Amino acid sequence: MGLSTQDLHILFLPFMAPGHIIPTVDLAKLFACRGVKATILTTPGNAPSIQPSIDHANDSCSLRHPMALSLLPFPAAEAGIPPGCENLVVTLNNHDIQLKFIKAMELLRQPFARVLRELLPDAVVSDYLLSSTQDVAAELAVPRLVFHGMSLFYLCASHSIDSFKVLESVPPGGAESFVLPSLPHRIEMQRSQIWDLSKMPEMAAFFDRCKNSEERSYGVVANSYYELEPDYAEHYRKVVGRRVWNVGPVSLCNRNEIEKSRRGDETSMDCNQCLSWLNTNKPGSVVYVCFGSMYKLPIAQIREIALGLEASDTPFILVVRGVRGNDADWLPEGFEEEVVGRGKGLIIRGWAPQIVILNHEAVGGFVTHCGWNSCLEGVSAGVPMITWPMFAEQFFNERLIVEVLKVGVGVGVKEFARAGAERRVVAGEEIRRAVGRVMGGGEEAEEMRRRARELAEMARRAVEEGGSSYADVGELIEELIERRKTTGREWMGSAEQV
Ligand SMILES: O=c1ccn([C@@H]2O[C@H](COP(=O)(O)OP(=O)(O)O[C@H]3O[C@H](CO)[C@@H](O)[C@H](O)[C@H]3O)[C@@H](O)[C@H]2O)c(=O)[nH]1
Repeated sequence: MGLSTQDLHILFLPFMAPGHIIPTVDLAKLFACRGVKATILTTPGNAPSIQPSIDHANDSCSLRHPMALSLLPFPAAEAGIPPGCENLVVTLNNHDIQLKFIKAMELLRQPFARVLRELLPDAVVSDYLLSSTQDVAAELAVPRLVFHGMSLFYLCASHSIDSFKVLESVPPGGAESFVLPSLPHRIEMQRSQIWDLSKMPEMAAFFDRCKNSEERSYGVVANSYYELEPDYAEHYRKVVGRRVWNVGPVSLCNRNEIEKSRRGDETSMDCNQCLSWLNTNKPGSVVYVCFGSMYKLPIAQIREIALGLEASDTPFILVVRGVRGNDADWLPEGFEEEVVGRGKGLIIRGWAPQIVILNHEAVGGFVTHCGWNSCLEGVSAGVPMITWPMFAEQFFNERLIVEVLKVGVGVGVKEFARAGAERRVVAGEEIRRAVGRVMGGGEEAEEMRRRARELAEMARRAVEEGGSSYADVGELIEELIERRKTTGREWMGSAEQV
């Protein structure tokens, strides 16, 4: 049978949170650029943040097959969730709703089975956190690939912790350190940097189901590139034992300014205004401060950041979300007139065009919470980082950035605290010191900048024709075409009802 890429249909299902939706849309685009029919599946409440990206991608000439969006009903009532809570971001301050949200993810099983039967895809790429998609796909004999929007370093570290039962011998919450066994580098962590799930049995059971479903999956698609973490790419394959295709950094599929600036959401500040301000600054002089899509800085912390930035005498862009009132109500006295008013800094209230900013030549440093997308976007732009992990797997990413890749310095945070939880306020002086180390002219900073530029160049080459990520996408496509030739799609009609 003369099958080609154009005959292949892949369904992409992201977990409902911006840090997962954004890279999944990029991933789908990557396959559409290669000629695969890519359909993104989401719920009605999340569609408005995805549809514009699909429209821009379809309007640009980079796609060889238009992308499509398909909807699944969100099982709010069955899960006991109030209407309008279709994204993890709106559940952050309420643990009870979060648990119900997880239940809703599992209740997607029935509608997902219906869509799968209706669309007859050749494969499903679904988020690691959507374990029920594995059961449905297996019952319908559709290969399910897990999309890991996390570093291979973290995946290996997490496997090390589990298989050596490391946490059983270290009391939760404490500052006690331990070395992660059998990893390619000597990595030391503190117990306080790791999420303590011992008092959250439902959450722990949820993650166990995710792990178990990954083990049963067809393989893993990772948002990383081989050259970034080669030791961990090998370790993941050989020691953890997964089939993995490293296809990142997926954000590099956004080529033109509109695609870059409209990624994820409507930006709160006109992109041109942001670029005009950046144009007034010297190359490498600006520090960009942003903590991803979930975390909202408390006012006490914003004040300390403002004080630290002012003391560092570094031009900055600071992104804040969810702060009410005039800027003067939550900034240190005089800051607005003295610093912002005189053009020494820009405050973005809401959503920033992150990859446009990071790739501007004026930007020379990135204060980040170490979400994996932000880390990769910083690396792809060749910008050294000031690491300030908060929750999830971010403390692991910090180790990779600071100790393995050596393209960042830590601000000094040691305690994991969930996204909506209270945490220690980092003092302005600590921030000034860390910013100074990265933005300064010393040998340490020069060396970080050199390495960051090198990694960015490797990232660019990885996604271009002939590069490692480009090849991995091609290999996966070829494999799915071969599979389709041998299995066909006829089984679908007779598949058992799920
Ligand atoms: O103003 C903003 C804020 C964020 N972003 C984008 O939003 C994404 C944020 O992703 P990430 O940096 O990974 O942070 P989170 O949103 O916090 O991501 C969650 O999901 C990630 C992927 O699983 C994990 O690595 C993180 O720990 C977890 O917090 C990135 O693509 C950013 O470019 C913007 O474009 N503008």
